Amino acid sequence: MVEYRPSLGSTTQLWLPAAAAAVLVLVSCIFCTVSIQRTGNAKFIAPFVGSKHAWLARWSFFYAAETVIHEGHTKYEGKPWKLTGNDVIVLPHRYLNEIRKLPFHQANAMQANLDNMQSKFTHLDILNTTRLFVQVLKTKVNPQLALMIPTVRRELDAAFANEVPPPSINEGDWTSVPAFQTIHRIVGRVSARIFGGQELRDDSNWLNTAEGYLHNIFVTAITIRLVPYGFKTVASWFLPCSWKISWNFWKAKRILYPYIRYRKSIVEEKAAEFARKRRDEFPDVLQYLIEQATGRDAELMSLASMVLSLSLASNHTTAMALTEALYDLCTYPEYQTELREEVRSVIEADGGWRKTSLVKMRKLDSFIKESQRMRPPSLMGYKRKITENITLSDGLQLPAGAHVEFAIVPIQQDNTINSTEFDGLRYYRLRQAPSQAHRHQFATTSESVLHFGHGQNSCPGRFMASNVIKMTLGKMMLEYDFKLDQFKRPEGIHAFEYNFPNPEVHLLLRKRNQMPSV
Ligand code: HEM
Repeated sequence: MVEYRPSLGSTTQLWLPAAAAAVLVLVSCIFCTVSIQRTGNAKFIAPFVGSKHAWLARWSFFYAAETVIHEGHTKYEGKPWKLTGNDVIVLPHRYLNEIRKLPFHQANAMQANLDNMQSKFTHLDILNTTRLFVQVLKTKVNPQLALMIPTVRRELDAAFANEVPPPSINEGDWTSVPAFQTIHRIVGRVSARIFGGQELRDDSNWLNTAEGYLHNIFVTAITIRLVPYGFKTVASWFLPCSWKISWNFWKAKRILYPYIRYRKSIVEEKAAEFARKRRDEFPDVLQYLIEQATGRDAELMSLASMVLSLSLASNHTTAMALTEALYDLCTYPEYQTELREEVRSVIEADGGWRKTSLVKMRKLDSFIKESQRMRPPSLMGYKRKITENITLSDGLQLPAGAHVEFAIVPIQQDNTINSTEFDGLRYYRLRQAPSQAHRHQFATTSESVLHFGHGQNSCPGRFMASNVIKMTLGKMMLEYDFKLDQFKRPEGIHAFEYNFPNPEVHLLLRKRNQMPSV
């Protein structure tokens, strides 16, 4: 009898192709590593801070970015230095203005931020193919922030009703919720309404998909940054969070495509109705994207990517700033009475929340700005990809392909009096000085306050973020007593230059008795 054997071939036959494939992968990895080493940053001569071995330097930067940045900033004051091998050239503050004045085609902010987020492996490259979503924020959203305020107000009420359940018997009057997670959900709901309308806001599938996408992008970007250049592709094949990005994207498209198709089909016949409604209520960003898009931007894939990318740019950053400000309000409760009184008196005088009310809340604005100074989302910033050889005014040559950044936190601290002290009314007092009333606001950028960038590519969503943060904190102060489940200021989580609010802390909320009539 002939025994059946599956035709897998002999052991030698199996090993040969496997070995050949392994050699091929190794050779291409080495080739990539060597070719990358000869371009961009590698051509620029500057001292390395941290280990000479790039991968060791990446690990130490991953764990102790603050120490590494402090070392570079103090040791090479006024001179360029390199971070994590050849990954980043850190330029001293005095070059900021010159870099700021370079045109986009010479110093590309988006490309630098995408490189930082490892866009090839996080599938974000599409963002560098269009500027439409930036234009829409600047020309359609920002001029209509006043119209957006009643919408945000309503969405916040609904989001709190959903995310803050009534207290259980065990908790007495207090309801305990995970702080960062709850704030994230609240911000996610508000921005889903602003970006995609009521249908997206009410779609829990969308809220979960957008949240999952964001989480997986960050985890993948941070993990891949640790891997040497030539091995990143291979590493990404083995990372579940990287596969999940594609899954999240696929799900997002399934949710958005029918919805965008429907919107496109009615956009012309309903033009008059939309225009009329628009006088009373902020429509949504998707509507503007559809109306403004031409050519490839008008394809379903591009429109869906833009909506998802806006959630990426907006939700995490806003939720982080809001959570940190909340942690500070609980850590320094002495500010609560004064800020609560400011919010109460302004909205009583204005008869409700108005755009002008938010402008008048100068103490609250100052507190949020101080919180951002002390707990910035990123220690490094003003990232630019230099796309052609450039010689700066003092002769410094930046080669094409260089990736430059600035140590934005030490720069701000150098320009702040008593910089280690938390002073919630620091910026409020600065604004009292003659001709300073419009400066030093949370959303104001300057040459030494760079958390939103500065100049032509500064964050176009910062005004919206400022409003959402103020309205959420204002609502909380008027309607709730709140405290943390711990006395110490919660320590954040650090990974590379990023700081994330502590996700373990619980917030305890209790309804206040006297509700103002707003
Ligand atoms: C506290 C919250 C936020 C922080 C800290 C923040 C921070 C930043 C930073 C640092 C940049 C890069 C600036 C540069 O490269 O010079 C940026 C760009 C950007 N942000 Fe924000 N952001 C926030 C909220 C938002 C929101 C709410 C939106 C959307 C509504 C948004 C949309 C964008 C976009 C589209 C860009 C790219 C701008 C361009 O390429 O010209 N951001 N943001």
